[in-house]
Amino acid sequence: MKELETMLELKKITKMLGDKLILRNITLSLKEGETLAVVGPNGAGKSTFFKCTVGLLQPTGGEIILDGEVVKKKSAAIKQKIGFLGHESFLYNNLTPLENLRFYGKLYKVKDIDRKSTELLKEVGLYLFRDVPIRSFSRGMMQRLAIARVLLAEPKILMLDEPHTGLDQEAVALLNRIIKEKQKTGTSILIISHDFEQVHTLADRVAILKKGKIVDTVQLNGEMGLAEMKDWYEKVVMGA
Ligand SMILES: Nc1ncnc2c1ncn2[C@@H]1O[C@H](COP(=O)(O)OP(=O)(O)OP(=O)(O)O)[C@@H](O)[C@H]1O
Repeated sequence: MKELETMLELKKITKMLGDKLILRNITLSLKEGETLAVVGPNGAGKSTFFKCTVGLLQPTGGEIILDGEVVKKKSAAIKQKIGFLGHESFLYNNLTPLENLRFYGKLYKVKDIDRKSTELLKEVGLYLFRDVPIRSFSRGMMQRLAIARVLLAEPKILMLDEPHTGLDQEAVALLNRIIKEKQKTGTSILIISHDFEQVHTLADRVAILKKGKIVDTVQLNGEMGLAEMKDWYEKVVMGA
């Protein structure tokens, strides 16, 4: 069998914020087609880790290699290959869903923007609202549009920071369906989450971040049950 390629590699990443060491020597890799979830207690450094990985923050030390290329902050390589969904939506309130997608489509040099935008708006259930300025949208509707924006450029890697937060049951199911479709096409996915149920449903491997360090990882492979995964987490977080 062909060895799967490493899509993303973090080598000894550290991050200082002020005089605090927030990330300590993080070494982690994400393979082609793999879904990795990073979980951990509040304040462990998950969002900081996410921002460093997607290029919103420059790590203090270490190296990030994406699809064979060393990543620099805000490098064009990241923008093209990673679709990331963070806490900010990066959407424009005065624009409609269609206008927002066109804007990003141009920025990312997407081909056939109008057709793709229309398809995506249908997929996330916003087609009827395609010409309404989004300022009046609910949080869940914004998140749906943010998901469509992320998918527009057909990224090789998806990075999702707490993607299920604020979504209703229907939108959670929709997001999971989209993630599972992307998994089938070989997209690599990194999810930061507090939601064990979603992590268990979606991830192949889970890593625990505690006090800025990856303290343990486990392979789920459909063999570890949810309760067993929670036990593992509790043991590692209380014990380590
Ligand atoms: N700009 C900053 N300057 C100094 N410290 C910061 C800054 N931003 C975050 N921190 C600290 O970094 C640590 C990690 O924060 P981070 O938001 O990455 O954690 P998290 O694991 O995402 O937490 P949560 O689960 O609560 O979202 C926290 O102790 C926080 O107080």
